[in-house]
Amino acid sequence: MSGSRPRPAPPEAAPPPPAPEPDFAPLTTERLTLRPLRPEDAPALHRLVNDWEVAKNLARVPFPYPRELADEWIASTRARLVTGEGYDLAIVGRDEQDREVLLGCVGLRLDTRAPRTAELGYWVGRRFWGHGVATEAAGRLLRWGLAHLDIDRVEAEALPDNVRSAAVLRRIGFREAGEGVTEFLSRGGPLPVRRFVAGREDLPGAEGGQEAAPAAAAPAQGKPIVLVAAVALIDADGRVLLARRPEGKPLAGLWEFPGGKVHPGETPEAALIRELKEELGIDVAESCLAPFAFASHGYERFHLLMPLYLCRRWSGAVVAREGQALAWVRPQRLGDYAMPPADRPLVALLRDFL
Ligand SMILES: Nc1nc2c([nH]c(=O)n2[C@@H]2O[C@H](COP(=O)(O)OP(=O)(O)OP(=O)(O)O)[C@@H](O)[C@H]2O)c(=O)[nH]1
Repeated sequence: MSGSRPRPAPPEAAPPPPAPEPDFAPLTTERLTLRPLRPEDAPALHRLVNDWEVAKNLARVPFPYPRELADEWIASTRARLVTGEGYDLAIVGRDEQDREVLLGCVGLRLDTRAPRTAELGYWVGRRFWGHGVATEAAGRLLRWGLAHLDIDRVEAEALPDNVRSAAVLRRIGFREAGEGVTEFLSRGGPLPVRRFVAGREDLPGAEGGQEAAPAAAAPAQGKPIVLVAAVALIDADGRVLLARRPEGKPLAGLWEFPGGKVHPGETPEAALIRELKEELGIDVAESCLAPFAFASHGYERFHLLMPLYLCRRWSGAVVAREGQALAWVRPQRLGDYAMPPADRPLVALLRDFL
């Protein structure tokens, strides 16, 4: 109609708010970086995973793999990183010109049905097989997960004919735990699988082995006795300080009382005063360390003898000098923290006492 005024264009639908950036510091290994997937990884990811030799071993990957699915999947991994439900990361290496190259993906997904459990999965593009990429990447993510997430158990599975994957899992600390059946999108139906599990105690060097030697006394029944001094620091609100064993130490991820091995020629009190300065930056007088109880616990490779002191007075502010996580915990909540088996009787005594 000639006389009608042009109608203003309808306002455009507001674009969806940008998804929050995952706040995840990349993990590094000798040769690799494990970092959040980015939208621009999609073409390379699609090229690598849209390969029957790769896809046929993966339960959640269809074949052929549609190009748009790479975008959707990357967006979903970023969303899970933000909520902490899963840690699917790009495995990235460097070429001769020092440019980033996507080699595959590795992921830890928290299990919603089983408490304190996560599932590990990975794949590597066929061109990059045979160089230990999966072992290096999956081993790092496994160690990181057990040290930083609230999990004690990681599960994984492999098809019976996927001997490479079973070998990778064994190399990084998994043990076989039976069989199961899993639906494979790539194969269009359920298939039998071998199941694997790993906990902190399965990681190579879990109990420190020879590391325990410096302060070891004469062997008892073949095991050296390791003397460790520990302390329950108690603040003005009656809360107890726990420190998380950092990644790289045996049993990383468990919460424990601050302290450490007594060196040859040292008294337990002197060892504690030294450790508290080194680890937490505080000064403690020997007169402020009150003997409270002790743990005597047989680990597989050594026997732990650990006097536990109580301390309510120190000077300086408590800071995590070795990058360890710290928590001030009410005595009734100590049970919420995964601690070494040797500490369990001490926790019960502390709860009754405080
Ligand atoms: N500090 C501390 N160690 C404990 C506790 N419970 C427990 O089983 N341990 C064990 O005692 C040993 C302490 O060794 P450590 O490795 O912390 O000693 P450290 O600080 O001297 O370490 P380093 O040998 O790496 O220098 C570990 O095997 C640890 O698992 C605890 O509550 N506090």
